[in-house]
Amino acid sequence: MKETGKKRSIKIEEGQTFPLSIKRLGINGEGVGYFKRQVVFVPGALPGEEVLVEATKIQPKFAEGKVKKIRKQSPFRVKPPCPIYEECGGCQLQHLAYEQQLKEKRDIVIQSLERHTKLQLHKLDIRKTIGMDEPWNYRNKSQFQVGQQKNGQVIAGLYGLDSHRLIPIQNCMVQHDLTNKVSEGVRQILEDLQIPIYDERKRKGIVRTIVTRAGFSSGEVQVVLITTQKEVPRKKLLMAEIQERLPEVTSLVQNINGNKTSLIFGEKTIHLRGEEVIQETLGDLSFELSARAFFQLNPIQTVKLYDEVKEAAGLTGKEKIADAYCGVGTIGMWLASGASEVRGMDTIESAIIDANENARKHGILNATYVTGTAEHWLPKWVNEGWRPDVIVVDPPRTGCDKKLLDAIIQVKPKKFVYVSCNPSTLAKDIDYLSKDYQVEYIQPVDMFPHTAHVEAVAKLVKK
Ligand SMILES: C[S@@+](CC[C@H](N)C(=O)[O-])C[C@H]1O[C@@H](n2cnc3c(N)ncnc32)[C@H](O)[C@@H]1O
Repeated sequence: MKETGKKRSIKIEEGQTFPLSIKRLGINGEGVGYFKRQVVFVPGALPGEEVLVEATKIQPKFAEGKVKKIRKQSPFRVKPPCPIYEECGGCQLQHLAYEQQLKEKRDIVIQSLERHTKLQLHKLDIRKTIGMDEPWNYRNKSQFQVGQQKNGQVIAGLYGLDSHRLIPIQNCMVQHDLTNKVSEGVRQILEDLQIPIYDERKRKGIVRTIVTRAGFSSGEVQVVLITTQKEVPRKKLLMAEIQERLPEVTSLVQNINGNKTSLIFGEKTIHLRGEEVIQETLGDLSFELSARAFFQLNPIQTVKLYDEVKEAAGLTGKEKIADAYCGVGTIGMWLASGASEVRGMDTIESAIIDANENARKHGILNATYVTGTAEHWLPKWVNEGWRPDVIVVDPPRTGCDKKLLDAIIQVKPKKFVYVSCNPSTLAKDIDYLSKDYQVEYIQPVDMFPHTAHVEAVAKLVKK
């Protein structure tokens, strides 16, 4: 909830109640309005609504509030279909009609450009957000923490918004059915076999998290049980029960994390039963996913996103492409058949091993991937005389490193394709490049319906 601008002292007091007109959605899906020229963030309020707000938190540059009463309701407000929507906090926009979510996400991109660039927005081609026909059950992976109630009942779910209370989740509406079925099945088996569950406060017990990932195309499911130690009482029985009761589980893995940490995975991974990997396909490419391998969470929209990248790259077969922040190399492989050469880099060594292995397996001989930062490798390649014609970047939320942007300005590829998961850093990076590049268009793609997450593909061309 950041707001740029001059530092002002806030005149609102905690507990104060006041009327507010909601002007727009903020980047966390909250309603944003202004009271006495101070910005106020109100979770759950929608653009166009008139609400009575109680200030809950006062910060030097903004205030936060909660809705006491909606005086004028948005015509796009809907009843959230998920019964635990408000407690869970995993989704932020279920109370807004899906078509309107898509419009608001486009609007968030426009507002970021307004705030961080000097571009003439009326001249810019910012396209309609590409949504999903069926915007439910799209996530291929769930990571549910486990806990135990006093009566021995095992629960699995997510920690609630702003609290450390575990919210039981049995049928998450954005998770694929297979992950829901298997998480619930494993939870029941842990309860039936009285396997010791980890208690975070007492730092006692064994099973911490149930991770499930489904291959949409294969129907295979991998389960990773995250435990505090290798030994688990009745472990053989546990494996046998999972195999018998949940035949869709084709891969069973244990990961050990005995640390006091909010990170889910620990260092050590042990293969228990079935295959070590599950199979998944994106378009014509197939992937073997091991327990730790990064993979996009919404395979249906990933295909649309990558097709947009391909469209923006506009390849003729002759281009050299840099695939910066490449992960397991999926974007580069999507483009390789239309290019002369692809080089990619990522800081995670295991992702690069997977990327090179994936390219080899698909017989893609013109793509190579190296471990290290994009800001190190691109200038190095350029100094060695390798000048890409197209650069694709897909950075984390923090955006591109300035050294990388400087190297892009130096190389001046004809086309620069920016895949962004954060409109603010996208806008700031576009602004940095604006002397040398102009935006041809921006195409938002909805990767996570019902959440505040906004993804976009920007095509920039040399001036
Ligand atoms: C949004 S993911 C992109 C994943 C990939 N392009 C895909 O479509 O699956 C961002 C990636 O950037 C990597 N990363 C973070 N900082 C980096 C840096 N300075 N240089 C290169 N890669 C970096 C992360 O390891 C992560 O894989």
